[in-house]
Formats: sequence, structure tokens, C-alpha cells
Amino acid sequence: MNSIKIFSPATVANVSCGYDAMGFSMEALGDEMIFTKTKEKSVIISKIEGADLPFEANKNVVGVVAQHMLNDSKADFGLDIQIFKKFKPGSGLGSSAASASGTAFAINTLLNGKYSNLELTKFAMQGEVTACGSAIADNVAAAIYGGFILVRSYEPLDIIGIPTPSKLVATVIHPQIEIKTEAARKVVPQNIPVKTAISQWANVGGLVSGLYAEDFDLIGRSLVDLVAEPNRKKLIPYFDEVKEAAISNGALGAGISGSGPSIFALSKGKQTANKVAEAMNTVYKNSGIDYSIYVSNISKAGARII
Ligand SMILES: Nc1ncnc2c1ncn2[C@@H]1O[C@H](COP(=O)(O)OP(=O)(O)O)[C@@H](O)[C@H]1O
Ligand SMILES: N[C@@H](CCOP(=O)(O)O)C(=O)O
Repeated sequence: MNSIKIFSPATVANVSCGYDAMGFSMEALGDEMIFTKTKEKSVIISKIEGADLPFEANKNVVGVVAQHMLNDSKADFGLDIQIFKKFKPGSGLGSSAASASGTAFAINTLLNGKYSNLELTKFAMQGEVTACGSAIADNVAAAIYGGFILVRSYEPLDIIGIPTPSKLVATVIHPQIEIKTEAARKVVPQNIPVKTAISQWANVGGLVSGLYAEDFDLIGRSLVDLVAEPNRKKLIPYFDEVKEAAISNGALGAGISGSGPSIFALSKGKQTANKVAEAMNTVYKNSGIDYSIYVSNISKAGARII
């Protein structure tokens, strides 16, 4: 195989209680990229559509991940890469992660599946270092494994795939303002009281159990974030109003998607998810802020060939 076109999903990281430790992938939204082998052993980004991003390989997460993988595998080829961004960087929907994970997946396919998903996650995390200064795994693992994931440990890296109830549907509103993950990480406290930590890890346990048992009430009760949300929500216009509108219209729970500005809600069934989308729309429609709303199943697959 000399050329491959792939889709890599948008992802919702944290899922309220799981800061840096949980994420899920969206079915309805993601980036596309085309990777073509070249004789010259270099990485060239020849096209970027849909976002204003660097073409220099060492500044674009795609180039960074590609170079790491070509070096590590001692590949006898280089790459020409075309990037088609379908949602904006700084969205809180894992834009850099979609690029990084899609690159890891595509190159692995061109290398005939040399690497495991865990190894691909490690390569993709190098892209996250370029994007936000931290080797976070929640978005990239969700984009590679698909469905819900738990980063049980960073050192050593241990990723657990968690079953996704098929009735669970995400609604996401993306106000078109950019919040850089790197900046949003600085407002999260480095130390928290044990009392707060107890609530937070208890909710992660509740969320994981709820997903396994398809216990939608438990999922909803567990979508609580006492660590990042109270500090980050001030960066997001109408956050409290959107969350309240989502929950009062039937959502199981709602919170900040990744580092924001997107806000996600989870609902049981598409009908409720659509109602939640309408309620979110009502909050934003006269705000003067441009925004997009997505209603999406949770993708059970990660990055894939299209
Ligand atoms: N291929 C890429 N896709 C998205 N962002 C990229 C890419 N390459 C580099 N970046 C940089 O990463 C940053 C966006 O990442 P981040 O702040 O984590 O937002 P997001 O939540 O959308 O991933 C921007 O500074 C952007 O220029
Ligand atoms: N756990 C990270 C996730 C960042 O997600 P992004 O989609 O905003 O890049 C964090 O909360 O900082």
C-alpha cells in the first residue's frame, strides 16, 4: 500500500470527573488525512484545508508524530501528507489529538501494523506535547481505541477500553472561540484537598461502573467535576446556562469538553440528545457568538481507513 486516506475522530476528554484520565470518541465529527509514501525520506505536509496551521513538519503535530514513527521504525520511505481539518483547533474537541492519532494510525497501516494501540498512543502523545506542552493521553487514546477509555496509569502507560452503552448519545456545542489547552491547563489547581479528591475519584468509579452496567442514572450522577470545571468555566460564555438547559431538558449530565470552549452533554437516546441540542441552541442563538452544535453517537471505532 502506497497511499491511504483516513478518518480520525473528534474526542471529548475528561468526561467531567476524569481530568486527564477519561475520554470518548465521536462518530459524527473528525478530521481526514491522506498519507502517500515518497522515495525521499522526509516528511512533507503538502496541503492543509480547514485551519490555519503550520506546514513545517516540526511545528505541526502531524509532522512531529510522523517523524518519530519513521525514525523509530527505520522506515525506508518518507511521506507526503494532506490534512483536511473538519473542526477548529482550540475547540476542546481534541483537534490536535485527531491529527496526532490519525497520523499514528495511518503510518502504522503503511508499516503493516507493526505497532500496538498502546504504542500508537505513545507516539500520538508526542504530538500533544507539541500542541499543549503536556504528554496527555486522554484524547489521543480515545481517538485510537474508539469508544470510552480510561488512562489507568501514565507511567507506565496503561489504557483501558470501557464498553459504551449503545443508547448513549453526545450533544456538543462549540462556541467558535479558541481556548488553547496549554492556557486552560494553567487554571487547574496543582493541589486539591483530600475531600475534593475523594469525591472526584468516587465519581470516576461511578462513571466507569455506570458505563459497564449501562446504568444511565449512575452515569448521570457521576458526571461531576470538582477540579477543572469550577476553574475553567469562567473562560466559556454561558457555561452555567448551557449546562442547566441541557440537564433540565433530559440530559444525564453535562460539562466542559476537554479544556473547552466546547460543552458536552450525554443523553439516553437520540430523541433526548436532539432536545438537549435545541435547548443549548436557545441559550446561544441571540448571543452574537458563532457556534456549531453536534449530536453524535459515541464512535466504537477509533481512527480508520476511509
Ligand atoms: N495538526 C494540528 N491540528 C491541530 N492543532 C495543531 C496541529 N498542529 C499543531 N497544532 C497546534 O496545537 C494547538 C491546538 O491544540 P490544543 O490547544 O490542544 O487544542 P485542541 O483542543 O483543539 O486540540 C494550536 O496551537 C495549533 O496550532
Ligand atoms: N485532559 C486535557 C484534555 C484537553 O483536551 P482538548 O480537547 O481541549 O485538547 C485537559 O483537560 O487539559
